[in-house]
Amino acid sequence: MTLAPTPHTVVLGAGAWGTALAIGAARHGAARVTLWARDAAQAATLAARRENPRYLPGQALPDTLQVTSGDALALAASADLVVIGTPMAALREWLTALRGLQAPVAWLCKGFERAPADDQPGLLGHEIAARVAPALRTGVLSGPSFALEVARGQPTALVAASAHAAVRDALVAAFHGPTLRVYANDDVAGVEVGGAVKNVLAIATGLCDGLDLGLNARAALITRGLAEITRLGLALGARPDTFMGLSGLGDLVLTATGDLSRNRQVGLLLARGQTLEQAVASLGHVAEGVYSARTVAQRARQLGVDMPITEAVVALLEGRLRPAQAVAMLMGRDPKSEGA
Ligand SMILES: NC(=O)C1=CN([C@@H]2O[C@H](COP(=O)(O)OP(=O)(O)OC[C@H]3O[C@@H](n4cnc5c(N)ncnc54)[C@H](O)[C@@H]3O)[C@@H](O)[C@H]2O)C=CC1
Ligand SMILES: O=C(CO)COP(=O)(O)O
Repeated sequence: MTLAPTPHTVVLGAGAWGTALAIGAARHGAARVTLWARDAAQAATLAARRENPRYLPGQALPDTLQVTSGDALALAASADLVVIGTPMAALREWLTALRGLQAPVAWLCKGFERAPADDQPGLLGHEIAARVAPALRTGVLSGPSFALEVARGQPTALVAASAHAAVRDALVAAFHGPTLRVYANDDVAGVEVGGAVKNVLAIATGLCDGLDLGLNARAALITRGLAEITRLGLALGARPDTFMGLSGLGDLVLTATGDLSRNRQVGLLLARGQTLEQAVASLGHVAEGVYSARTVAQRARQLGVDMPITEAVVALLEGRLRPAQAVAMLMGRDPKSEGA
């Protein structure tokens, strides 16, 4: 693999994850790194205080990291690698805006778009890119990674997934360093399905732990959840081995068990009796599983894929089931063989 240097990396979106990865890349020093925030006041605060107090308090921005809220498209046009660090809901608008770029473009978001209607499925990032920016060379950076730990420089392993070797190489060159290992993978569908569906399953394990159902129950949810991820992924053209890797099993275990997960927190808060609106409002960060769950279930139904845990989460989020009813529903299913 050629590790070509990327002289200028631009990260669009200064939330927790965009900021953490910009810190990581700037610390690594293989490229000049610019973090773009859409809010001018936020950019001014970051530049003046050298930290992101709203999204990543207490984590210092390296001196070499530039922060701006200027013309994002002009900035992207000057970059050798553009990284979209927004929530999934903004990915389509950014890919559309960037569609004429020559430089590689990767996104960090994990999820499906919200389904526009019952008969119109929401899409994964690479499916959106194929529709709105087919000429763009794109990829996704995924894997088990809480923003806070990456910002602190704690050891982390990620996956750079793209059909284009140049995109994989650009991501590795920009981010791979002493505390951040970046593995390349060309199974974009597999990496994206793992990253999207684990968020839904983390809501389920948060609920499970919040209801004190026990460690056996949590292990069962994680394992049967991985079976759901794998079935959906295979139906969407992914390779099975991807689901045993960092963006599959790795990210599922992290998010389903780690209390830094916002999706897991949603489940814990729902179990304590909060409404979905209260739970989401108290996070202050995006919890993609809340928005992706319905699309995951919808895509699975259209493909004839059985996803009972996901269906239970959707019913809970939509208020059709109470937590205890969801448990009864999952436990009351007919016996089946494990591999089926
Ligand atoms: N926080 C984490 O540990 C990780 C997050 N991710 C994924 O990264 C994505 C972003 O997550 P976070 O940074 O944690 O979210 P966050 O809630 O901390 O921040 C989101 C940021 O996106 C900005 N934003 C929203 N719409 C925008 C738009 N149209 N244009 C530009 N900026 C916009 C917001 O102003 C905010 O700065 C999500 O899809 C998440 O699943 C992936 C791995 C780790
Ligand atoms: O994707 C993540 C870790 O890999 C972050 O998970 P949450 O969005 O649930 O916090």
